[in-house]
Amino acid sequence: MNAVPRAQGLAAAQPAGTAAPPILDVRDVHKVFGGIRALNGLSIAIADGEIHCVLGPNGAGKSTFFKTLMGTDRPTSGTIHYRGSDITRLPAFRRARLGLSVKFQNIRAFSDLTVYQNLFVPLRRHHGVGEIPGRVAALLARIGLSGTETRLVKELSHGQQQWLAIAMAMASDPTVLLLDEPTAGMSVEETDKSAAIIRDLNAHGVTIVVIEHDMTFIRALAARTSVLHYGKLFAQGSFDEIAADADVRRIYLGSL
Ligand SMILES: Nc1ncnc2c1ncn2[C@@H]1O[C@H](COP(=O)(O)OP(=O)(O)OP(=O)(O)O)[C@@H](O)[C@H]1O
Repeated sequence: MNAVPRAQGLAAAQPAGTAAPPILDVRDVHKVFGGIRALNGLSIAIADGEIHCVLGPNGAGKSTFFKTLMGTDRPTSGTIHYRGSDITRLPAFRRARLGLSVKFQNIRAFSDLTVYQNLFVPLRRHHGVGEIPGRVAALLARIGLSGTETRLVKELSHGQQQWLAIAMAMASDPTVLLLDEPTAGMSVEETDKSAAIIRDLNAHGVTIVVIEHDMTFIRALAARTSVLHYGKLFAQGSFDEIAADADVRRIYLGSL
């Protein structure tokens, strides 16, 4: 496992044997809110095509990390590169155009609208009206909700609503999808299905970065995992390496 000093550099942060530059390269990012250092010199490289899990105790800076990636929060200092270009100062809408998309934890589909109507709105930003029925059908197939176009969202289960929100984030055909605790509040079966959906999206070429607390889910993804603590990279490695690490267990109070 890469402990913090070894994980700081780009080469150390890439999976062994990969020569390709990272799709996202976060270097020494700080984000200060008044007296609070939400990010305190965070460096993480995300490899093109990987699933990358991010975990850490409450307040470790995980959501702030996503917000700085998407451009909804600007770093106080440090840089973010996307495919080798510096996007640190780029506004959120330009990052979205480049291929970044996020599903924040509190983003939900509109419950009084139909599934189709919920997908229509984000799809219309990127596609002509004539293309939309086909794209809705394709997105619903990806999340296992084929044929639900006319259902009201409030009739769907919690898990189905969360998957629909993932499909909405996929409307822009992103190259990188950021998911903030996608399995929060889900049953074991829904959590398993979420892992299958995420693996399938990844198999179709989407790089996925996922913040999670659910260890069963992270284990199921079998992805490279970064642990944040006090706004820094605390540890990085395979899930098995992370789960076996005594220092990670200590900051997680033995909850792994
Ligand atoms: N807009 C803000 N204004 C002030 N403080 C903030 C702001 N956003 C985040 N913080 C603080 O920054 C720190 C990191 O917050 P962040 O939400 O990124 O952590 P997190 O790891 O996502 O936590 P959790 O697991 O509880 O969601 C916390 O101390 C938080 O209170």
